[in-house]
Amino acid sequence: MHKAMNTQAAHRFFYRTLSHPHSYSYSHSYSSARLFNSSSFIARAQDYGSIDTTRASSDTNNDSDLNDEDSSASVDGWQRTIDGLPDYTAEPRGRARGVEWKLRAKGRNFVDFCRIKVSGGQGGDGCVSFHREKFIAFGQPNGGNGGRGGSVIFEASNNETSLQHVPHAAAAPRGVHGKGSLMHGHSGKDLVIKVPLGTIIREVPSPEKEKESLTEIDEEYDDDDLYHKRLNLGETEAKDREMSKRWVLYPRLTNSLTTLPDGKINYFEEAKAWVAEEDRIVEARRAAMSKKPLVLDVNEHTEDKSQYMVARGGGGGYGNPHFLTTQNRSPKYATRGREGQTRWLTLELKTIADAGLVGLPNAGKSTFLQAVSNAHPAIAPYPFTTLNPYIGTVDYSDSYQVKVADIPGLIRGAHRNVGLGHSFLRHVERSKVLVYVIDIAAEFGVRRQVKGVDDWTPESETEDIESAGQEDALKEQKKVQENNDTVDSEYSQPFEDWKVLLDELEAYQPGLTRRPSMIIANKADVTEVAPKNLQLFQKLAHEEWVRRRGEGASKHEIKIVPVSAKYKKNIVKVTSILREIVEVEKATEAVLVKSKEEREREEQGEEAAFKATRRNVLNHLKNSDRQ
Ligand SMILES: Nc1nc2c(ncn2[C@@H]2O[C@H](COP(=O)(O)OP(=O)(O)OP(=O)(O)O)[C@@H](O)[C@H]2O)c(=O)[nH]1
Ligand SMILES: [Mg+2]
Repeated sequence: MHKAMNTQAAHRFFYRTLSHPHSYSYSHSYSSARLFNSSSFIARAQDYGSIDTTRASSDTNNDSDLNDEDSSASVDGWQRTIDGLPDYTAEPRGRARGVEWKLRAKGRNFVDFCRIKVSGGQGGDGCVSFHREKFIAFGQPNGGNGGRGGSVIFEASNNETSLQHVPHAAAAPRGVHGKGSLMHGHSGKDLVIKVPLGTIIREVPSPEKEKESLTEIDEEYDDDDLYHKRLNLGETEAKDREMSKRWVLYPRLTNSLTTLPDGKINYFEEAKAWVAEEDRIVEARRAAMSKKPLVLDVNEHTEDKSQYMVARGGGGGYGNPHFLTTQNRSPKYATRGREGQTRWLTLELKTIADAGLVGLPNAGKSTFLQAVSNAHPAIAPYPFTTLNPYIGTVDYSDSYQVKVADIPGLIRGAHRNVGLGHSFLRHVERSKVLVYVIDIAAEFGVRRQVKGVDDWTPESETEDIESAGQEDALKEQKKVQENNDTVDSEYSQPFEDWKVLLDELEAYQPGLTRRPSMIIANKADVTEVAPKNLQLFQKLAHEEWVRRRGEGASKHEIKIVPVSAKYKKNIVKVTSILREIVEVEKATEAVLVKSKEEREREEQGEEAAFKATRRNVLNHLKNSDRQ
């Protein structure tokens, strides 16, 4: 049925594409059904250009009754724009994947968010064995215990910068079974996964748990009786099966356990009670441990190579000597190993830096980073050159260091996933200082404002930036210069750009713009426009800052430093101001951390005192009972 549905869907897709005025044509020989089934393939193929989205002439549009669907109809769950490309802005569901596609299309291998299933290994089974030797026909039991299953461990690593190497599922190996002659099994090896500093690990519900509400039928299956009935098992068989989940029995033992001669004690029942009690304790301990979902923050205070166990391996089973008593001299059973812990986790990498560079595409962020640090990011005169965050270290003469993060350019509407979206803003989230990089020579918006071009939208701006080649941009710039006479004297493009940045940051995380900040007015070497722009920008920016931050802001005026990153002019001034702000921030943070630690210690002290009192009371009660 599933197959039939897919074929139907494929036909629908095929007809839709045929009847659509902007039909797709495939430049290879995959069947349409195959293409439809593999939506991710379509995406990738389109990104790499193996699918032509060329416009077919409208006379191919001969199937008019099938053409009643809107041009933005959803194909494989995506809204399409008029050009047949996925419209990433259309619906929230597509957003995350949309960004992923865009980045993958440009050969990105930096990963800052992933989901992983971790499972500890199962314990090895205990062994049922007896000593046998010449002249010793009935030796003592000598089955070894099983080894503990391996655990999954996350290790904080200074050398990792991406979550690229974190797998989707990680299962540690199981413990080795015990053997005869009291040979205990080896424990499974722990699985160590390295995660970069800055990773936040959160436990999430398993997919099965999420679906639990629709599982009336599954509940039936959970019912053991029903399960066995469906398997057509007899009662004894079902019992045996159940028992074999927990017990390793000596061959041909099953029947003799149920039919004991009169007067004989069933030691197996006794052993079962012991194990059940132990199981109960283990379950209770596990439940107590997993009461709160796991949240780990591998931050800058974490030491390199510190380890966190995220999925514990199951304990090994007991060999038959474990059940040896003065009465029961030949226990013919051993237990199986316990199951390992399983967890679903999400890993989110928030790069740790002292300062984060925020700016529109092409503002010169990467050029600035190159000018101040030892980093060599890609620099080019087109937007979205930088696709991954890039960290550079600014070295001062007294070996003080400041880490600066360069992130992809933000544009208006990034919170609606325009451009590269704004998911990468998680990388400035942890920066202590925000450094806005503004192109002080920018004049693009001037013409629009003056002539009152009404059809301008954030989307059209994106398209402009994305599709227009460099030549177009230059032409535009020329026109702007020609029209400079008509410029409104109170309009400042750099100021508008800065407001876009502030709005986008606020849309991403309210309150983010309240961080200590400074502005770099880059490209100050373009002397035709920069000085005039700078003057106006300084005035408007200050007013805006006071407006946004309230009256107190005038005291902490935002610093605006004109620089030329390309020609390395006025760089020292920026780095010294940056250092001042970072130092103040670090000192404040240190005080806060210290007071938090003290508070925690006090709380722990109180708790310890409470526990001690309780212990004393219990002891007292016990003693008075005895008397
Ligand atoms: N004249 C001049 N040009 C500059 C200056 N700084 C950067 N540029 C130019 O601006 C263009 C863009 O520079 P990038 O550093 O790649 O800009 P970006 O902000 O990193 O851009 P994205 O990575 O796309 O967000 C390049 O052609 C640089 O040469 C400057 O101070 N003066
Ligand atoms: Mg860049």
